[in-house]
Amino acid sequence: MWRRAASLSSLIFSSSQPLRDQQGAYSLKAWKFFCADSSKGAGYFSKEKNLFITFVLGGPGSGKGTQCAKIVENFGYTHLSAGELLRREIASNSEDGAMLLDTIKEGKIVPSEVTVKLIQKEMESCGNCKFLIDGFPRNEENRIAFEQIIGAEPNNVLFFDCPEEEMIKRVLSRNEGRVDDNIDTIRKRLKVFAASHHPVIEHYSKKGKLYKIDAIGTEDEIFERVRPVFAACEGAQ
Ligand SMILES: Nc1ncnc2c1ncn2[C@@H]1O[C@H](COP(=O)(O)OP(=O)(O)O)[C@@H](O)[C@H]1O
Ligand SMILES: O=c1ccn([C@@H]2O[C@H](COP(=O)(O)OP(=O)(O)O)[C@@H](O)[C@H]2O)c(=O)[nH]1
Ligand SMILES: [Mg+2]
Repeated sequence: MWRRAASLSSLIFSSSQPLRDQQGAYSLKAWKFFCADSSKGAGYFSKEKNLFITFVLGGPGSGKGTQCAKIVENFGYTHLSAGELLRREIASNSEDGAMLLDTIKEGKIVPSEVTVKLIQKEMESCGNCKFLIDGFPRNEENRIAFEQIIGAEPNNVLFFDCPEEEMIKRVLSRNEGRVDDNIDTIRKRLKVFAASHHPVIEHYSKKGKLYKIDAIGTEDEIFERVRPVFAACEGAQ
């Protein structure tokens, strides 16, 4: 079942799912308790209850990174962009660099273990327990690898729902010098996205963790659709 985030003033949760905000609030309360208790202790990372994880999903150019920056600013999460971690790995001349660059240029998905290990390294070295994981998992294999290697599931999943033509327009005007921001790669990426994201979305939808956000509008308008998801977790509503 979708959780469609609606406009600013109304309740974002469908009336058939009234418990979600309560569950989110309880989860974060538990997180605060465990973080306060052991955030500096050895092995804190392996204690699943310490983590409060949101996966931020959506097609290329749907606005994931843009909205993550706003969530960080307003709610103090640590933002981990899987694509950014891969680009950093390429720039560091790692032995996987050539394979990663080729995969990204082709718009394909990097082997799960590589991406999950990069995410894990960042999570382990970060004092924060609240993570936005942006652009991951991109397929079921990614999802399963994360849950096995990290030993945790996301608390929430945001899905930015954006029409293809809008995604193409945004990517082509992104202007960040990315090797994949060209029409050939974007077309390939959209095919990969269409073929691989549904099972992930369905999985979290069935678990009642999915928030589907309409990604059309100004950046601020979209953030007002996102804000209540996090405000509910903070118990601020
Ligand atoms: N709501 C929006 N309306 C128009 N352009 C946007 C919007 N949100 C983001 N953008 C722009 O679209 C491009 C892609 O956004 P980005 O956040 O990088 O998307 P993603 O991480 O999903 O690929 C960026 O140039 C960004 O400034
Ligand atoms: O978990 C991930 C995240 C990214 N990528 C690769 O990195 C590219 C860029 O991803 P990013 O999330 O930065 O792109 P965005 O969706 O933000 O445009 C993707 O097309 C993939 O080739 C990947 O293989 N696995
Ligand atoms: Mg991005």
